[in-house]
Amino acid sequence: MPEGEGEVKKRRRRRGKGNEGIEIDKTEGLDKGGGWVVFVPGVIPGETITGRIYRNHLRYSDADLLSINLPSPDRVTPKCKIEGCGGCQYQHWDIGGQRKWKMNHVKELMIRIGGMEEGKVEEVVRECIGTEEVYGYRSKLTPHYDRPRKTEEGTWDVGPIGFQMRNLRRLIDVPQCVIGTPAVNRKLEEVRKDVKEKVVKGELSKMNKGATILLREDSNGDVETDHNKYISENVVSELGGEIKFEFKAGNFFQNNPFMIGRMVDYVLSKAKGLDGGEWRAEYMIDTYCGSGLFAVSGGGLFKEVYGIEVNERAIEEAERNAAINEKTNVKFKMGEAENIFNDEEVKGLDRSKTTVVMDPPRKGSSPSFLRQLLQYRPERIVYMSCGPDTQARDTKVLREGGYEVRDIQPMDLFPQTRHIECCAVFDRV
Ligand SMILES: C[S@@+](CC[C@H](N)C(=O)[O-])C[C@H]1O[C@@H](n2cnc3c(N)ncnc32)[C@H](O)[C@@H]1O
Repeated sequence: MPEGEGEVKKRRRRRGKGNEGIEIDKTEGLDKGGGWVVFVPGVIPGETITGRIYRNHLRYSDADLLSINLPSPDRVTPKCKIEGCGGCQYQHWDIGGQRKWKMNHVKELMIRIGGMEEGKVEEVVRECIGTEEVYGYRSKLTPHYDRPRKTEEGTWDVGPIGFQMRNLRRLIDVPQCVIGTPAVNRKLEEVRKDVKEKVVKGELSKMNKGATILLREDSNGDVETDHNKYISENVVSELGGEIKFEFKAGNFFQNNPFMIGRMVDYVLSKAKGLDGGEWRAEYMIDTYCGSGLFAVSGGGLFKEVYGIEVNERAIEEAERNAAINEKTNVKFKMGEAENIFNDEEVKGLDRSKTTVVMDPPRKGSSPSFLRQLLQYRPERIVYMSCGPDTQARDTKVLREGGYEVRDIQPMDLFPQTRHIECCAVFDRV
């Protein structure tokens, strides 16, 4: 259970000084009656464990897991043997259990933050979808190392090359990462060796802080470490066909290649209206479009597609991707997402045949964007998010602004981790 997500009630049974040996009974879940909430990493709902509280906050405590007294039937042996790495949180949990939890977490957020009724949530939230590639799926890893230090013997040493430790602002050495693709792991081995050799020779002695290594796999199997080199990803989806995306290795692009096609299909089918009803969209506006994943993939389905993105380099890539895939009806604009609603061509579109797709960063959308989106009033909004809490917050605004939630689809883009991708579909009431 990741920090901040495992809501548990503790039975106060103090043994000795401090809070050692407090028994935490997960079966009772969140106590809403004034009981105390304790966050314990590595626990599965339903388990009874013994933990040790190491920090008290105003409304909750953090505890370390000491022993599992009654394990869950969903408990499995983690594939990764590195103790304490903060990269994954759920490896001890069977994938079915992880996905069920992710679905339930989305439901809970939509009720608590989104203000939705329980019955409606049960009706619209789907089971979390994912692929069989639950290990070896990440095509991008960014391990770090601290500034090399001189040892007492006068030689240079680099310390761990890896990721942040769970609950600690320290690095842990990660020679191989089980969620990274095999190609990324081969490159990791090579790059680690290279860094260590340079450190020993004193070549990195002038560094005044640590560094982050980029490992980004191209769809041809090569792994790039230079942020500014172009790489490509072939995205295959039923509705979008086969689209080649080119982007700089250091720029944002979805990094679970096994899931991208399914994600694109879901977004396009909802954006177009291919989900059971009679209604069909003719125009799509892709806000927070990055290098054009949804806009370019949707080029063949809509009369006109518009994309907007604040990052200048991403917009250059989006334009390049529309051109190399010959999508002449897809136009991009650089700027804050809400500026799209001032565009003369966009203002002229028939709103009853328009879908706005939005895929903001984890912090969610801005009040200004939501206000202008509600004024624009497209027939449908398709909201992809990697922050289901901020998505639930924005859902409340959209519902209050005259939109009804039609469908919510959690997606497991990041198996073994707590991260949830989630797409919500809204219709104008
Ligand atoms: C989660 S990414 C999605 C990108 C794209 N939809 C994809 O799947 O590849 C969010 C994007 O929003 C962009 N962004 C962040 N704030 C923005 C803003 N205020 N206006 C427009 N774009 C923004 C980021 O640069 C990033 O490319």
